Amino acid sequence: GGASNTNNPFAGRTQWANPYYASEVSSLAIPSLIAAGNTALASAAAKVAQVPSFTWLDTRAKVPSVRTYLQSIKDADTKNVIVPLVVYDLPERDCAAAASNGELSLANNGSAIYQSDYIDAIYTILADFPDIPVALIIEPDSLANLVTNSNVAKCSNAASAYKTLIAYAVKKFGALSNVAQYLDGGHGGWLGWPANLPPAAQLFAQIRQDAGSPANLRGLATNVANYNAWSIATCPSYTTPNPNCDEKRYIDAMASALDGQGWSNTHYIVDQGRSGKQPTGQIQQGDWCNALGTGFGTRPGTTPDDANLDAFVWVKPGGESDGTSNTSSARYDYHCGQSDALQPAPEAGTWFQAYFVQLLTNANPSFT
Ligand SMILES: O=[N+]([O-])c1ccc(O[C@@H]2O[C@H](CO)[C@@H](O[C@@H]3O[C@H](CO)[C@@H](O[C@@H]4O[C@H](CO)[C@@H](O)[C@H](O)[C@H]4O)[C@H](O)[C@H]3O)[C@H](O)[C@H]2O)cc1
Ligand SMILES: [Mg+2]
Repeated sequence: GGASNTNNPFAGRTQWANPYYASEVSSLAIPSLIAAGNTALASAAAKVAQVPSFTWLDTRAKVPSVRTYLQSIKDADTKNVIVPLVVYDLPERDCAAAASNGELSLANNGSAIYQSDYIDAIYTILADFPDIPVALIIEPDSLANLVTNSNVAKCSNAASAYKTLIAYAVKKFGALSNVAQYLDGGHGGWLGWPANLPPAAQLFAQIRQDAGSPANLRGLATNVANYNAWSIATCPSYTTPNPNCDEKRYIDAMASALDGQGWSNTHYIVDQGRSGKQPTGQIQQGDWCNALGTGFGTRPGTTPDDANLDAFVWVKPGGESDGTSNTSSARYDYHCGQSDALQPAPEAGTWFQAYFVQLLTNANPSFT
C-alpha cells in the first residue's frame, strides 16, 4: 500500500454530501421505518444520509441546483471539500436499456439543446466558483454501450452524437482548473471481458484526443450503478469466466490498455455504494436492475492501496430505483422483472424504500 498518487483531487478533501439525497432519507426513509416501529434502523438511516453520494444532473432542471450548492459552500466558507456531480443527459440516453431514458432525443434537436442548455449551463456555474473543487463523472453507460451494443439500433443511431457531445463536454470542462473529470468506464463485468477491453480502451483514448486531451481529465469512473467488489479473493460464480471479476483487476487491466493507446497515468474512482455484500444475489453479472442481496459498501474516501485509484465513491444513490418493474410502463426494461431483481420497483431514480432497507440491512461496514 501507500503507493504515491500525485495531484489526486480527492486527497485531503471531504466529498460533499448533497442535501437532495439527505432529504430523501430524512423525508422518506426514516418516517417509513418509524411507522414500521423500526427505530434501530431509523437511527442507522440517519447516518447514511450523511455519507456523500454524487448528485446526478439527470435533467436540465437540476442544473440550477449546482449554483445553490456552490453558493452555500462559498457562504459557509467550507474548506477542503470536493463537490461530486454526474453529467447525465445525453440525447438517446441509456440507449441499450429502457429504464433510464432521458428527456432529450436526436429527433427533437437534442444535440443542440444538450450543448447550449445543459453543458454550457453547467460550465457557466462551475466557472463562477473557481475556488471550489468539483469532480465530474461524464455520462454513465454511454461509451460502454457504444462498445458492446452497436447491434442495438438506438445505440448505433446515437453513436456519433454520443462521441461528439462527450468530446464537446470534456473539452469545455477541460478549461476549468477547479474541475477533475472522469469518463464513465462501465465496470469489470461489462468492459472487463477480454473481448471488450481493447475496443473500450481505444474509444476512451479517442474521445480524450477529440477533446484536446485536457490535463483535468484524470481517467475513468467505474462500477457506477453496479455492485462489483473492489477487490475479492474468489471471483463469484456468476462472473465466470471473466478474469476481471472485481474493480481492482479491471482498472489495473484498463490502465495498461489505455497506456497502450497513448493515454498513460490514468486514475480511477470506483463506485462502492452498493458493493458491501459479496457475492451479491445476482444470477448473472449483467443483471443490473435493483439486484437482490446487496448492501452499502466501503465509505467514500481516498485509499492508498492502488496507485491507480483516486477514491472510493458512492455514485448511484442507494435507495433510488434502477428501473420500474411495472410491465405496462413506457420505461419498463425486462431486467427489472428478473427473479434476481427486487420487486415491485418504482421508476428509475425514484425512492425505493424496500431497496434502501436491503442495502442498510446488508451494509458493510455496518450502520447498525
Ligand atoms: O463467457 N463469455 O465468453 C462471454 C462473452 C461475452 C459476454 O458478453 C458480455 O456480457 C456482459 C454481462 O452480461 C455484458 O455486460 C453487461 O452489459 C449491459 C449493457 O448491455 C450492462 O447494462 C447496463 O448496466 C448499467 C449499470 O451497470 C445500467 O445503468 C444500464 O442501464 C444497463 O444497460 C451491464 O451492466 C453489463 O454487465 C457485456 O455487455 C457483454 O459484452 C459475456 C460472456
Ligand atoms: Mg442505469
